[in-house]
Amino acid sequence: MTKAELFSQIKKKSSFLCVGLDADINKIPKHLLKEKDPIFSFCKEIIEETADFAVAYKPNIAFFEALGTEGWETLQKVLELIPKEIFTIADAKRGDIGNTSKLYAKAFFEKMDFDSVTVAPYMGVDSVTPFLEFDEKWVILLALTSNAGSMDFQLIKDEQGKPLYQTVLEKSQSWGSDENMMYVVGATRGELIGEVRKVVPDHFFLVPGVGAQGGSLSEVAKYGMNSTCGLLVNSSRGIIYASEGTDFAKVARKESEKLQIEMKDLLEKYL
Ligand SMILES: O=c1ccn([C@@H]2O[C@H](COP(=O)(O)O)[C@@H](O)[C@H]2O)c(=O)[nH]1
Repeated sequence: MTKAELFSQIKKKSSFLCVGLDADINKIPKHLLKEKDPIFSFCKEIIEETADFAVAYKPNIAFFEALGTEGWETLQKVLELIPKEIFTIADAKRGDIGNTSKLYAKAFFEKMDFDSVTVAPYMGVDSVTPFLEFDEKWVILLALTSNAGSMDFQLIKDEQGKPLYQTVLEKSQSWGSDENMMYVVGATRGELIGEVRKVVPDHFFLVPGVGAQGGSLSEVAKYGMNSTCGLLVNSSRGIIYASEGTDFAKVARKESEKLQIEMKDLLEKYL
């Protein structure tokens, strides 16, 4: 998918919502466990009920690969369910020496037809560029993550006082462009989102951390929105586990609609 197509979906749906498919066999409603493929049935109902409000889906690969071969098959079936106009993110956090990264890229972009994959920047240029060699596919590079441990490395300052995440942003801009690279920026980072935006004014951010992690959607928009929106805000548990009952998909619909309504207002305010 191109950046223009993504922006067009955002405008059409008045939404920059990414629904996270963190489909945990131990958390899905119990009545689904009698199904042949409970994770597939769960994701199917979630997608059917939230697709009106979502511009992206982000299956977190861990939840599927933890189930072994069957999990990979389920992931493929789930991916095929997602309407073509909706952006797909393989949240796999890959990255290795060049020839290995090349095969990770093939796995997510050729064997499976994801639009994007999350990649860790720690191993540098040759670990990231193999993912950038595919037309209309995206790398989403970890920059400033939402977790507490992000302080261990990402916020460490060099002698000039520049934090490491900023070096990642600056250096990686020569690897790709705002047409094939996005950055992960946690919603829990408040004003720092504005600092990231100063370094990369035109790139999209994938922003996890609203909902279960407590990040503020209005702060994300205030500090992060740009002229093409520039934001895909993810919520996983806050939507998909909002109810444990047989009404889980309907409740997920309500939760995603609530976020979409807030997003509509924010788009009107800042775009
Ligand atoms: O910095 C990061 C990067 C990735 N994630 C992932 O996003 C979702 C968040 O789930 P919630 O239930 O909405 O908290 C999950 O898949 C994480 O692995 C992140 O949280 N922070």
